[in-house]
Amino acid sequence: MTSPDTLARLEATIAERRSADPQSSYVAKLNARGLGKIAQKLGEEATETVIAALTEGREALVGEAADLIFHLVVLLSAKGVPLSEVMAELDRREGVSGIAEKASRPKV
Ligand SMILES: N=c1c2ncn([C@@H]3O[C@H](COP(=O)(O)OP(=O)(O)OP(=O)(O)O)[C@@H](O)[C@H]3O)c2ncn1[C@@H]1O[C@H](COP(=O)(O)O)[C@@H](O)[C@H]1O
Repeated sequence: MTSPDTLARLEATIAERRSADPQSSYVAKLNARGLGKIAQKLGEEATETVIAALTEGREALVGEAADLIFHLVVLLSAKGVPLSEVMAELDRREGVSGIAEKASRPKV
């Protein structure tokens, strides 16, 4: 079932699976390999998403985007950052144009 709770359920599953057996859990396997490996996978999935957007069809893009979001949630979980914190940051930005925000930055 897809709903606004999808990410919350994924976050809870990832938290639960972190300490599972790496032989049977991809989340546990990634965590056992460390933050560097998780970050590397996130980078790879970002690249694959870009390639799919530029050269592949809709189905491939959806698949790569799902891989990207999954690995981002794994990374945030490994760093102890709850998704709610990221959502709160997006809420804070709501309604503020990216153009206006950039223009308001202190000049360096
Ligand atoms: N959403 C996902 C999900 N999306 C992608 N993947 C896995 O991410 C991996 C990415 O593919 P790759 O070929 O790049 O990975 P790889 O072969 O291990 O790559 P290398 O480490 O060799 O570089 C694949 O193993 C995918 O199955 C996911 N694995 C798990 N989940 C969710 O996490 C839950 C817990 O999973 P487990 O921890 O495996 O039980 C699952 O029930 C799902 O809800």
